[in-house]
Amino acid sequence: MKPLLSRGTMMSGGDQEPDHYYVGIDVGTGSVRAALVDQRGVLLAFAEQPIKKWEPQFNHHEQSSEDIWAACCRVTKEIVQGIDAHRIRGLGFDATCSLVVLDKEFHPLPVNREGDSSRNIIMWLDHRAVSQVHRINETKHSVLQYVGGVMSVEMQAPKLLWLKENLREICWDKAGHFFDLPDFLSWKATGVTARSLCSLVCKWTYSAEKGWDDSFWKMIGLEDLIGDNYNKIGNLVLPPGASLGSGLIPEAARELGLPSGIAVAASLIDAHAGGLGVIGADVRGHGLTCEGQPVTSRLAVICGTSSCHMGISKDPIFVPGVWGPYFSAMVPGFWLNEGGQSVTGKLIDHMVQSHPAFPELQAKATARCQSIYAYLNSHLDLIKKAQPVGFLTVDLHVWPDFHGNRSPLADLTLKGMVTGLTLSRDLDDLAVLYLATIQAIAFGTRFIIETMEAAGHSLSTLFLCGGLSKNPLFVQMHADITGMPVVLSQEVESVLVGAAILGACASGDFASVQEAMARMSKVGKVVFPERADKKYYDKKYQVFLRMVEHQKEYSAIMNGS
Ligand SMILES: Nc1ncnc2c1ncn2[C@@H]1O[C@H](COP(=O)(O)OP(=O)(O)O)[C@@H](O)[C@H]1O
Ligand SMILES: O=C(CO)[C@H](O)[C@H](O)COP(=O)(O)O
Repeated sequence: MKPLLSRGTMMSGGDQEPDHYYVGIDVGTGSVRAALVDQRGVLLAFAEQPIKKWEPQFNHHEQSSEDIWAACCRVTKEIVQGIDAHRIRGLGFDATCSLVVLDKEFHPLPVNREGDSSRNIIMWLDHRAVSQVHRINETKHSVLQYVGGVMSVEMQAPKLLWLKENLREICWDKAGHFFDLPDFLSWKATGVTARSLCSLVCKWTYSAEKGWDDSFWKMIGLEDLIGDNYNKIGNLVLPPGASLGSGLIPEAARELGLPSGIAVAASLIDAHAGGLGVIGADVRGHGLTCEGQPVTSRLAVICGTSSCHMGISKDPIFVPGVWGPYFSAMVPGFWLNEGGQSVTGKLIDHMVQSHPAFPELQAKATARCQSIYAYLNSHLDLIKKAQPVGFLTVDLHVWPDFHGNRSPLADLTLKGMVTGLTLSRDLDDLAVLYLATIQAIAFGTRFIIETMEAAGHSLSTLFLCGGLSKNPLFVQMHADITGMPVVLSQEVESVLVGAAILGACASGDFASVQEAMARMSKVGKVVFPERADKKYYDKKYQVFLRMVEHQKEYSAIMNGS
């Protein structure tokens, strides 16, 4: 493991060096990252460690809570080396919304038929509970109104039902605690089993105003969870950023290499932490229309393995096929709608890695000491000649739902499509397919934005973060295809700034999440849309929308008598 950023505490502009630091820990799908962040939101140190993933069968994705905790400890120890521990005031976690299963003594339980208890996490992208989610949606229970009208197979209720129906003896009957991964981490750090309002509202059907709805759990056949006042799934619910118990317990402090007793915050799901890390920045002086508009005109798009589109509003907005409205699940006092694409970074990687020219790409990128993405971007620049790079895909179109559609169609049966294939196997072909895939993801974002706007949102500016925001082509395509400026943060690792904001709030250094957001998130770069190319992208968008209609027609033909 290597530190990816240099450590330094000099502040620009002759300002005094800030003396309060916070630790943010971000557990993504592929890796755990930690950062030491000061009260201005500047990253002083960063470390990253990959985590294990298992796919024992198609659509089953599992992880290990012990492996993830060990990775959290490793990266945290690394970022605080040589730092005056007294300056560290708070710790915040964010993580993917995966389901962690523990027994009554808090030991891992298997979520697989092999009985392997080290694999005790059903990952967010696991689609094993298809039959369960269909039955849940057939109930038409009123809680479904608050998840876009249709529950996703990626949420926790169908996964819990799957465990009850498939792993009764080795898992369900022995289970004492079902945690969302972000809440598991805060429990490990503090011994407090309180759940974050963010995870329970977004993935477990909890209402910030009314709490749990017994009738839902009874109707879907999980009435056993109601017992003992919902002890297995959470009965103490705290807003993200609230301080937990007496702070960091000695055992976790030793493991993480942090001072015992520092404040630990109620956590956030990773996309929501990214939202906090970017959405509240002061945009004055960048020529953005959102400067004179309320914060509700900003859409945070967190792009990693998946992409999540986070829009907030003062009043609840019901957007068909878009998760929410969720009250106070990201920014306190605001309703949140969360659009999403289940695979984006994972799709780009899949398309690139499965192409026959991938070994050649790897060899050439390595020879130039470049990432494969940087190599592909420069290769596209070479082959585009005088035309804009986006025009290379005039006859190559992709529909990106290789893992179903999360938003706005909320249809997990949809599949990926590519039209315009030839017999070519060379690097040019790979590069253009990579471009068409990135464009398809950006068209998916445009589709989500248009659906949110039709339901009442008024959006003018995108705030992008996550691994894909490091790719200039991905960013420019999002600007060109949505027609909106894209704001990138000063700190590339904005999700970690979001996690650190939680730690800063828990420490009491800021009076509110809003105050911490305004002080700690900063605009870095703004990418404006290339207006001259609008006509071309409007035409490609028409093709994009037709593709899914055609897919539905094919399916109707094949399923007809
Ligand atoms: N330097 C980079 N340039 C371009 N794309 C990148 C870069 N680093 C990561 N990515 C893309 O970002 C994705 C991972 O994003 P990340 O935020 O790390 O994911 P997660 O949080 O899901 O673990 C990868 O699938 C890859 O497509
Ligand atoms: O459902 C989600 C957020 O609500 C995310 O898609 C999930 O947490 C995975 O995030 P990432 O793609 O960054 O690993």
